[in-house]
Amino acid sequence: MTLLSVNNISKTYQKGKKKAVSNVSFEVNHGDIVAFLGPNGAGKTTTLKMILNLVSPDEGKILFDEQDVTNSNLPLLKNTGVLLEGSKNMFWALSPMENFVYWGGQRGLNRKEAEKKGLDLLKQFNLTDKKDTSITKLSRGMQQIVGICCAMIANPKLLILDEPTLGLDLTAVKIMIDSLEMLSSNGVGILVTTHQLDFAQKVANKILLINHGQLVFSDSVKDSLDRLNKQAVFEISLSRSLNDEEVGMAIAYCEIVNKSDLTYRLSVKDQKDISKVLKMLSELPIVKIQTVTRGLDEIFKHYAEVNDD
Ligand SMILES: Nc1ncnc2c1ncn2[C@@H]1O[C@H](COP(=O)(O)OP(=O)(O)OP(=O)(O)O)[C@@H](O)[C@H]1O
Repeated sequence: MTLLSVNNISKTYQKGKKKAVSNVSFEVNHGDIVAFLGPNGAGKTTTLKMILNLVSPDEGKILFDEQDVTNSNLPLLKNTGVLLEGSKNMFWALSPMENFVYWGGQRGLNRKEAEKKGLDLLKQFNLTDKKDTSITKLSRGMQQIVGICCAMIANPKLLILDEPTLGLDLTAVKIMIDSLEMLSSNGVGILVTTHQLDFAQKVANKILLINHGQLVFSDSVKDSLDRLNKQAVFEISLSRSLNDEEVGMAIAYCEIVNKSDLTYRLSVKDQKDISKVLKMLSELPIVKIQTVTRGLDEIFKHYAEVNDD
């Protein structure tokens, strides 16, 4: 069921200048983890700010639980946990627990409830011993974790996280993935921006890719990876370079990329030619061969970098 529906939103910061976000539409359903990807300056934060009404869209409509929240976002804010860039959703002079009590209170939790939930969250991230330390005295990664805990404090229906993995070590990222998966299995919708494609691939069920303010790709992670990996790709290392005749044969059936001196990547153009490709490979002076499983980075490269040409 649709939790958040973003319909054709656009934003230009200064009159006459290029649009920061142009006609972006997407949905976040209950239980979705949607990874919002794009190069620096693509328009991710602006889109999140429009959803939160921190920046008003020039055009378009935002629905939360089927209610129009484009210009009056109280229903959305009441039910949404937010982590903005740089953990701005906290009082830095206060401790994690004091922040939990404040932010929990804003979302209807009493002190006891907020303290209990806050302690549970800190425990998950192995940060209980910092519960009374002022945020300014925590490391960058710890601050980020406390910011994420503040966003999760009052059992939100929707969680909006802007680059939550920034500054986190691998253990903290793993704990966060587990926490997000648990929230998602409880029906929470999650919209998360990230530059870490391996994180996105692990945690998200949908991806959105924005470039130059426009949504250039939107699909389920599983379907897009299945489609991508239908095409067999081999990486071969040879004891000598391919000669012209061998290159001619290879390009008849494969897209070929020279990765380094003696290493080539061959992507089979048509799966029905696979036996011909295997025969051709068997006749080459191969030192090493491996099949390549492609990930979100290939999709990102295609839509984010190719479009920059
Ligand atoms: N307050 C602002 N005033 C004017 N222009 C802005 C403002 N905020 C963002 N922009 C411009 O809007 C465009 C989109 O920026 P935005 O911060 O939304 O990108 P982003 O995808 O979040 O980037 P990053 O990954 O670097 O955080 C950029 O060209 C940026 O320079």
